Amino acid sequence: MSSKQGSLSITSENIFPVIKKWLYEDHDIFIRELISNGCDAISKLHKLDIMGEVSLPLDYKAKIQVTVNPEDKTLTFVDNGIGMTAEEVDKYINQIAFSGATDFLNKYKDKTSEDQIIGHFGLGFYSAFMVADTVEIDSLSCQEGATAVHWVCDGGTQYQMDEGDYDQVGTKITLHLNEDCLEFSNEYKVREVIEKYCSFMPTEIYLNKANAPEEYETIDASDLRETDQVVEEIHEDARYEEKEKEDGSKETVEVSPAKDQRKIVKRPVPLNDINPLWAKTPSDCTDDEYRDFYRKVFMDYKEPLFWIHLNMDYPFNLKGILYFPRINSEYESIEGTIKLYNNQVFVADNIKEVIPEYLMLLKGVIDCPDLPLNVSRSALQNDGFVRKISDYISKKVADKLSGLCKTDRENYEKYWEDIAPFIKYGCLKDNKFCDRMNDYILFKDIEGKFRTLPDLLVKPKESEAETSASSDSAEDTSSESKSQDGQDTKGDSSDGSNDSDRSDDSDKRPEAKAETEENAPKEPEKKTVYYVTDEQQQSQYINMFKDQGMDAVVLNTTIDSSFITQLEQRNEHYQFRRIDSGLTDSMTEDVSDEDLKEANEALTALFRKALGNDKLSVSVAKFKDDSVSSLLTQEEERRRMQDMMKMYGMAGMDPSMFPSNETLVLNVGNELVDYLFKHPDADRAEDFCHQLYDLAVLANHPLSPEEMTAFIARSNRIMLALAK
Ligand SMILES: Nc1ncnc2c1ncn2[C@@H]1O[C@H](COP(=O)(O)OP(=O)(O)OP(=O)(O)O)[C@@H](O)[C@H]1O
Repeated sequence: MSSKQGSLSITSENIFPVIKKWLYEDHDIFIRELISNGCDAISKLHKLDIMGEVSLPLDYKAKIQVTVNPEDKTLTFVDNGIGMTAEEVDKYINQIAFSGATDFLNKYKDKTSEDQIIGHFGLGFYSAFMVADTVEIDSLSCQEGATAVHWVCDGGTQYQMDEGDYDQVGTKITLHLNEDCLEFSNEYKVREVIEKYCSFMPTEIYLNKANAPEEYETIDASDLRETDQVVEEIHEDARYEEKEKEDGSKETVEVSPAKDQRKIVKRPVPLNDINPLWAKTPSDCTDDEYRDFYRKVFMDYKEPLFWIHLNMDYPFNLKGILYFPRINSEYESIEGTIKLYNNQVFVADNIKEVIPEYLMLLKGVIDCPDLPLNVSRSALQNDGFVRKISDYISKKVADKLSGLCKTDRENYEKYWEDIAPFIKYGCLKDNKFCDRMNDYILFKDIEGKFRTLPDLLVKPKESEAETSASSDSAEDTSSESKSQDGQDTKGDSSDGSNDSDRSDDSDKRPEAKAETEENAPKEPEKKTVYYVTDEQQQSQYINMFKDQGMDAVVLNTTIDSSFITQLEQRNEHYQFRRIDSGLTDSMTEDVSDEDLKEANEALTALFRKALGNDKLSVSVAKFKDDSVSSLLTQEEERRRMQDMMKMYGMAGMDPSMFPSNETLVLNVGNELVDYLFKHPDADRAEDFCHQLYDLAVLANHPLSPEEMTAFIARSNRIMLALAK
């Protein structure tokens, strides 16, 4: 076959159904498209005026008038923009997918900037046929001596174009709605759609209903404008009354002043705000304006906590305001909305490609004219560029928060409880955000003070306690057990020592493990941040911490477990340990394992027998506080694993994969424990063992119903024995 070159052609019969049915997901969008065309026409006229190519009358006021007419089943859009000549209609309307915007920008490319023209693809006008059987165009071009043009098309591939009688510069588009779409002749429906898509378009948009009775309003005569249509002049004389004075004499006083008013035809009110707050320079905006804007756009009458005004010209154009809403109760679900605009035209809510997922919890508006939108203008096209926008937004939010922490710590602390869920979720979802926020995350400590990680890691009183705990662990592993985390602990069963062969077998004791691990590569020394998940339940541990001048932070929300795991993954030099994950050196007396060996073996055997559990993990230490008899410790990793399983309801998973990791730590310095050690055959020894175990459990987690019943019965038995 001989080679051939040519241009592809489209048959309008085939492309028309595609536009009508598939191009735009929502029918509503035709309103946005026709209003955008009106805005573009006005922008173009404005540019020609600036360039001196046309001269607009002094009283020219750009506007788009939308009129519903339920009787005639029509909807019209009138703009006083550039208008079209017959040739232009032929070129831009009769040729599908040929945009006049590109032509206009090419023609005036040295004299005008590209911004503000919305149209791009040359398809939007045809969206009118999604709802109309017949569409008419009446247009008069702004060119001198232009004649009006009338165009009509019934949705097929034929159109009729004639000279028209339209006598005002601009364009009128009339839609004869099809029977299925008569809702678009309803004023309220059209208002709703305009408010959704066009609330911030750059030209004033008015809506009225054809043949509706005139509405009036009464104003002070001094407020009268030239454009007002006065229906009636109202004069009211001042009113006086006679009043008695203190001395009994009478006087006449004015009770209402004279009024001079005008009854006028109700002034039309535009449906949109042509100067949205995000487009202003941040330094020109007041707090009240930010709050009003929030209320108006999000219909949320709770005040936002604070906001971030994004304003950038390079490397891309992006403006917007992000609000951090106030969370009233922990049960309230946090539902954010980020409205995305393109040149003040609404695109869609919560477009996940542009807005980092965690910021979807906020409320805000983003306007990015550079967005690579697809034809329907409801979705995006290009991922690489969009990713950069998303990164930028994330960076700005981190900058604002860290700035607030550095320069306005008092307010940052006040906001913390409300903003913490966003930040923690953000840290989980976005590593870069996590790294940027790392030093500006606040932790409330057991004294109720807020601390950042750098505060916690260098805090003098803790670092003292830490030094004693961790230096011992580094230099003297002979007398204390050493957990995997490099922190000296007693009773931390991180070595899996809750198995039956623990405690009574000194070879299996943790220090033996430390020895066997000697040759293993040493993990870098980590600082430990201790935390509490339930201040009431863990109060015994908290008291011991406080007594030793040690600090711990409160992490009591569901997200915290995953959050601290993420922080640990991103920071090699510290780790989080729950306050009951083991005993630190500073809480115990320096007694050698050799000295504790006998007590350890005897008490382990006694408690295992009494509790009927030969796998019970028992450890012995001499606490500095001899009033504490017993404690339960839980190995951190396994506890977190179990928490995760509970949280995510990992149904079907075998709980024995992560068996109980608790160790009962007995204080040989306590009188009762010492008594049991010395008198294992004492009367009621079994009850005492049970009781000591339950008391340790109670300070850690609730007893099961059966355990609670047994605990109460046993307590009564012990009291009765005492009473006798
Ligand atoms: N109200 C109007 N006033 C003047 N010209 C108009 C008007 N409506 C449409 N046009 C012309 O017709 C062209 C085609 O319009 P259409 O809405 O189909 O596409 P577009 O606005 O250029 O691009 P998009 O598909 O992205 O909206 C426009 O570019 C413009 O030149």
